[in-house]
Amino acid sequence: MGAMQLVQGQREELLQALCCGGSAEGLESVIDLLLAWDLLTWEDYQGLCAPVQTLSSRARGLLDLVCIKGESACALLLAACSRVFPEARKVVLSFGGCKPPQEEQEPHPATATQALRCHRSLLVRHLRGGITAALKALLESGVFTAYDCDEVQLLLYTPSQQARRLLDLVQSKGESAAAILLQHTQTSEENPTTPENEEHPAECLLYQKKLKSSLSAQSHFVSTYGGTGNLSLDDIYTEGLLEVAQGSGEAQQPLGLEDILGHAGTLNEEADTVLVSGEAGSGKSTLLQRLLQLWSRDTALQDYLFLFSFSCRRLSAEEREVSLRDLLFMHCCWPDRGQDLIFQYILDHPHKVLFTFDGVDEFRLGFSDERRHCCPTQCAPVSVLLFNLLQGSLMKGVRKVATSRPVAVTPVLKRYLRKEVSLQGFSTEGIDFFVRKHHSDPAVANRVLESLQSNMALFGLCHIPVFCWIVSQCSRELLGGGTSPQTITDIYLMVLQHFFQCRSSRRLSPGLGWVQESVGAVIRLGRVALGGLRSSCFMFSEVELQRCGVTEEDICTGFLIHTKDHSSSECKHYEFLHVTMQCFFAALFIVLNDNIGRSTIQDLFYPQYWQDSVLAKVCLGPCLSAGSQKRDPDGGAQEAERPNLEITATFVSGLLSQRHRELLLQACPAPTLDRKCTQVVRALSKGMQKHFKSIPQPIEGEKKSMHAMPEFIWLIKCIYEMQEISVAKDALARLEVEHLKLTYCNIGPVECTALAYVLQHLRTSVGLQLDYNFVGDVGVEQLLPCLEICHSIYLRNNNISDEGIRKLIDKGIQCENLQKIALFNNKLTDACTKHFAELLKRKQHFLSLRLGNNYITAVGAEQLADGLRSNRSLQFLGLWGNKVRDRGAKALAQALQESPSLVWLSLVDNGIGSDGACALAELIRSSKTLEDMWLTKNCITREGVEYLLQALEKNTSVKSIWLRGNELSPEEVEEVTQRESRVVF
Ligand SMILES: Nc1ncnc2c1ncn2[C@@H]1O[C@H](COP(=O)(O)OP(=O)(O)OP(=O)(O)O)[C@@H](O)[C@H]1O
Repeated sequence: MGAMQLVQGQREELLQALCCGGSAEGLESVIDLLLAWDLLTWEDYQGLCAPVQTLSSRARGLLDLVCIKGESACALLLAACSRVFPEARKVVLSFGGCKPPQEEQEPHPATATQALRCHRSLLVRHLRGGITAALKALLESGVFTAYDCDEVQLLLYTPSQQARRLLDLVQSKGESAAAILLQHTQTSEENPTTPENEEHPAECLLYQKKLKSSLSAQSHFVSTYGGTGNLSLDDIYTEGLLEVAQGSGEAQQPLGLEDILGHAGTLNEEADTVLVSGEAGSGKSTLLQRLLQLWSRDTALQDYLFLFSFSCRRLSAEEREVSLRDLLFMHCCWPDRGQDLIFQYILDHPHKVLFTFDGVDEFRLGFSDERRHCCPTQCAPVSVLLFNLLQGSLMKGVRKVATSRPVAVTPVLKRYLRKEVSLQGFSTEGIDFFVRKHHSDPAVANRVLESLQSNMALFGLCHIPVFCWIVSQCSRELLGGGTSPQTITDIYLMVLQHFFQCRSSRRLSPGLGWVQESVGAVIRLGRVALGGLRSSCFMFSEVELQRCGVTEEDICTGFLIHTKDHSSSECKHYEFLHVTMQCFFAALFIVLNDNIGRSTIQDLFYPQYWQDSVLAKVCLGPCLSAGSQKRDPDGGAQEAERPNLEITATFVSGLLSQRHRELLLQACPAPTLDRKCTQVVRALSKGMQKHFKSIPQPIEGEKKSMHAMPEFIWLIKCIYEMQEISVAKDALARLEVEHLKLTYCNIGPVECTALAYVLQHLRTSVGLQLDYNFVGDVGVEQLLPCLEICHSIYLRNNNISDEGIRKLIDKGIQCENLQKIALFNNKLTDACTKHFAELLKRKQHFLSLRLGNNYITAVGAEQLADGLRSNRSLQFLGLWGNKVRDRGAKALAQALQESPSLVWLSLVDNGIGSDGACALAELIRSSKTLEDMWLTKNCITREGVEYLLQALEKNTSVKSIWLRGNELSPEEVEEVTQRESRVVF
């Protein structure tokens, strides 16, 4: 196919790749090359860069222009794209082998301006790290004016764009300007400045000292331990599981704290914001706190001279318009002297500064990029400053680390992210470590851990640090011999009892009587909690609390803690120990308050009704100040509230469970509880039906499949909290699908427990697709109860190890329906293959096993072969990206020779050479069913291919053997392709 046909045929894909992620970098890098290769004239270039155009219209313009210029121009465009696009973007495109022009290898520009053009890509890369120095050189030599410098350094440009502006301006000024720039780049290459050796003014160092001591003090205690003990962050900090957020296409590697700012997982080099996302209570704030602490002690992030940390909760209480300078100095730390100098230093050295923003999801207004604000000294509403900082319009080059719950990470925000890392709470070892740190008495720690091990649902919950904290905190109740908690509501009821009994100034009655005696305080705190959630308000002034009737004694229960660093007013402020605790009190208020009407629960379960809801008026009206109720006219606040309202609804479902009936009857009459319970059950059922109705009818020949929306998991969790089998059965009664797709849904062990509880009641078997979640070994164990109903289970990329597989297979062997398992990209080693062998021996109707991108070697392949030898049904076997090598390939090939069913075999990228190919040739020779064999990216030579070719002569079933990326010369590839069309390169 000609280059022009390729460009025209892939127009849509090329446009997407050129504008990927909304960044102009891809397109501009391609243009750099096309300029260097003389495909684009200066006029063409200026036409494509006209400032009024959008990114996509520029990309379209480029494609049109290239097509007009003809076949060879299209070939150069493809060559440029192939050079610029990252591998992940290239896989969907074909470049037809187009190559750059020959002379590009050794360009000999005759003049300095020509040199700027020929080496444009290289110069952009070089200059983007040293714009200031280059401008200084040009200014000193009189080539540039101060105006030129300002034009280049417009804050709106990314560093690469600034470099391109600079090159364009120099180019327009002629030969001597170009010569000076080239001279400068040459000297700066020979004598790179080492930023480490930079001298900082004394004022800056003094300010840094003050900043460090203030951060060190702030980060010493974890907020939840503020009033309940004297454990410091050092005592209790436990490493969480941190990974590059999924979707980056890279193999998942665990990250350390400092990797957050490292290169791993970078998607957009031009952006400055790294986002740490994680569910409620997964430890995001604590992680940031640890980063600040380490910086303040000179043990991490020492490349940064200043670190400014912000809580979005505090920022959103700021009602005045402020400048960036106020934000830094007034909200973080005031410099005792040299304010102007320090601020100028910050502006001049953005790479020396780090900002952290905790809880972007708590900001009242959802992230928006509508209002641009670039000026560091001009005042603006805090939201505008924050959003522009995150985008990089303000203080470009300053690195930012922000945290957020995943739901608030909107596509608009994603466009500005350098990378996203996800925090998944504690690992199993982390739970052990945390519990032992929490309990100084090892005997108690052992008993708590034993109790967790004996209750897998609770153990699953403890992967979320905030639940682990509560469980550890309430060890007395946990070990007291009552029923062990199963649900999140159980855990929070436990902490409610614990706090009321331990911290109340009165001695409360033993037994259930504590509820009756505490109900007044619960309602008062609940009113504040719900009012706050409704308006994204998480801090309450003393006056507001008093207006809601909260007493000193209520505060002493310990659920509210003093907000220490709230600087905007003199008045004392309080917040709930954790936002999930605020949700729990809001739920208690909804359940226990007799005056709550029907619409309140409706509002809670049907989010579309939230605006103008009765709930807001009932709870808030009289209590919170106007400022706290400030709302976004476009409904942005509604989005911000959703996650917490969903948690509240989950608690409401749990509280209305029959299991807690006896407890709640102490505080609320039975008819009220009955009425609310019926209403919640109806709402859950309706919510589910809404999902099922949205399932499209299958296209002929395809399975009926449902791709769950995020709300589906939430509804499932609500049903689980109720712990009523009839509700679960009823909710699924009308679900008729063959395939349930739950990929990228942030499913961890907690969600697995709920899913299994509900899905086991499906009436017909399904394929359960859970790829790209955080299931882990504990999640696998939680899923077992619903394995019976699965004909296929897909668990790609889920951090599962051999231990999880052992349990999965033990159960899977007994499950009649199960026919397919996919485990691509987990942590499987040779220790798991004997279990698969057993499964293959025992299940003679098993169809598909996919184990790609794990750590299986020849030893594992041999074990697997043992099972394959006696299996009569397997059709698909995928081992892509393991390391079975020749020995493993031989074992597999021999075992499969007798297979009456094998259709598809993948051994891509397995280090297989010609010996392995020889054995696989025997398989081809004897198989009557095999259609596709994938051997791409191995080390098979022409000799090995010869075995395969000869075997193919004897085989009629095989349709293709894929051999790209083996050790053949282009001539050999050509010759083999001519000889056998079923061999594909
Ligand atoms: N790494 C950790 N080590 C020890 N304890 C932790 C850790 N992470 C969290 N915790 C415990 O869990 C509690 C809640 O964690 P944190 O507030 O950091 O969660 P979060 O993800 O910021 O929650 P949210 O999204 O609801 O604001 C902490 O107060 C602390 O008790």
